[in-house]
Amino acid sequence: MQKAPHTPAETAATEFDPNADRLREECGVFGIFNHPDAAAITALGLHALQHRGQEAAGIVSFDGSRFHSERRLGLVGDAFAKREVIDRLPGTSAIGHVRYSTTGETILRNVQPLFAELNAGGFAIGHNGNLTNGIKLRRDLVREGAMMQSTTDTEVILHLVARSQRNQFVDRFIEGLRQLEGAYAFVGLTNKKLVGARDPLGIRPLVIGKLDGCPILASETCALDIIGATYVRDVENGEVVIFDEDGFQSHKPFPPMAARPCIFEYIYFARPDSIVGGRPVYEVRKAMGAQLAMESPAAADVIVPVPDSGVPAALGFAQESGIPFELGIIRNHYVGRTFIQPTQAIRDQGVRMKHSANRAVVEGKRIVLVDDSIVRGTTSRKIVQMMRDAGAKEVHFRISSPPIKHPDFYGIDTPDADKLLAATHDLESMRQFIGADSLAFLSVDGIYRAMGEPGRDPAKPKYTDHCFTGDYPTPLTDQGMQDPSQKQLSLLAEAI
Ligand SMILES: O=P(O)(O)OC[C@H]1O[C@H](OP(=O)(O)OP(=O)(O)O)[C@H](O)[C@@H]1O
Ligand SMILES: NC(=O)CC[C@H](N)C(=O)O
Ligand SMILES: [Mg+2]
Repeated sequence: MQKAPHTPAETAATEFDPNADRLREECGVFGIFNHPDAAAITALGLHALQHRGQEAAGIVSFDGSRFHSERRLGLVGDAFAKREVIDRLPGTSAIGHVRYSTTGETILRNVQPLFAELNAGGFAIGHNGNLTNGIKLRRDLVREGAMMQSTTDTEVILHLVARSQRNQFVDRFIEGLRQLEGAYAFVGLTNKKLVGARDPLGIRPLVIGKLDGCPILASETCALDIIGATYVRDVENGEVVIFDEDGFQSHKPFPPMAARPCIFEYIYFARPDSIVGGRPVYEVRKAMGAQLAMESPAAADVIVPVPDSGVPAALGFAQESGIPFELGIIRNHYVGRTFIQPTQAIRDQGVRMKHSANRAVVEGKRIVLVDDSIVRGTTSRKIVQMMRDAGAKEVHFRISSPPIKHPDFYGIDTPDADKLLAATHDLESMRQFIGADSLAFLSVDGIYRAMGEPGRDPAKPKYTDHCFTGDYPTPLTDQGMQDPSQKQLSLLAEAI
């Protein structure tokens, strides 16, 4: 879903953002129960999940009688590096969140974890994903008198839990979950419990870990590795897990259905050192590159990855094709997303601020550029030109995923369909647009083969792959709303 421009500062940042054409990250969640350093460990876990969202970060802790909340716009390191901030988060249980917004602006009141006072006590929640009926639920709740404090889809779960007439917290939470459509990996904290939940299809990831005998929940295993925690297992699709003084409970409140995790976690989002659904992301990306080399080989002298996320696929392509792998593009790691460039001419140089040609590798060579995805295609177009300017003789582009033809509504911030290059161009016109000598994408079956399947079974696809196939696995209730005013989330215009 394309975000509306936010505050004036955010609007300017987006307008001049050299990365504005890419897929946006999602969110990351973390939680720990019964550990003396709960907040500090949560900050470290969030630091490892920073790639999932850079807009904002927050931690809520519980000290046995009160909850404590610190939420900031910006990066985890900027918000939580100082001892005094961690000292303001006392207690032995905590949850945390890094945000890239999908519903609701980048403003402080939308920074998670969200917290609410319920009649049974406090409840904090962090959400990765996006509800496809969040706007409808919100409208219904507001009609019934709910006073919304944020503009995120996430807040509706707090209201649904608050309104439930059930006695036990877990029953109230489950009653709330039953009303949600779309994607969610939740971590929640009450005065007694650490709670986790994945939507019935398990679209977004969530794992259970353990540190010094204390349970942990995290979006990815890289958040366990940073603190020396061990991986226990994934939270299953449609599973609700509860950790408290009495131990562990697992609930399966939904009719059983086959999991359909999001394929994009493997292609692009997850960190390559994470194990997602039992598979090392790095190995999967290499397998996608190798599959691509089998499907669409190219006669060339060097294989050049588009850093960072294209690197493992390019390695796989190089190993399969036997063509040498070389770093023909060097990435500058100090380009901020919000770097504001004053003129259109300088803005057009955007990609060069991030990527530079390594002439020594490229000059006079036939090169194959390998990247994981094309969104609007502007980055790829500039990189092809950069390679030609650096003296490349031929530039072939290979993409280790199929063309992205359909927008995402499950936690990835993709542009609207009319801005997706593959939604408006066929293969040849895409090739012409990016200016490559040849262009090829991995097939949909090829993605499944890289995942160890014989191909995509259209009757029972194993992954959420709507970006390529248009097969959305949940209802898209909010998309059906005809009147755009019904999508307005707040009347208040506010600064950061
Ligand atoms: O359609 P395009 O404009 O070519 O955009 C697609 C690019 O965006 C993503 O990379 P990102 O900018 O996230 O960089 P990273 O690989 O360093 O994470 C993706 O991996 C492609 O490289
Ligand atoms: N990217 C995400 O997972 C976003 C979570 C939630 N929908 C929000 O906008 O805050
Ligand atoms: Mg990339």
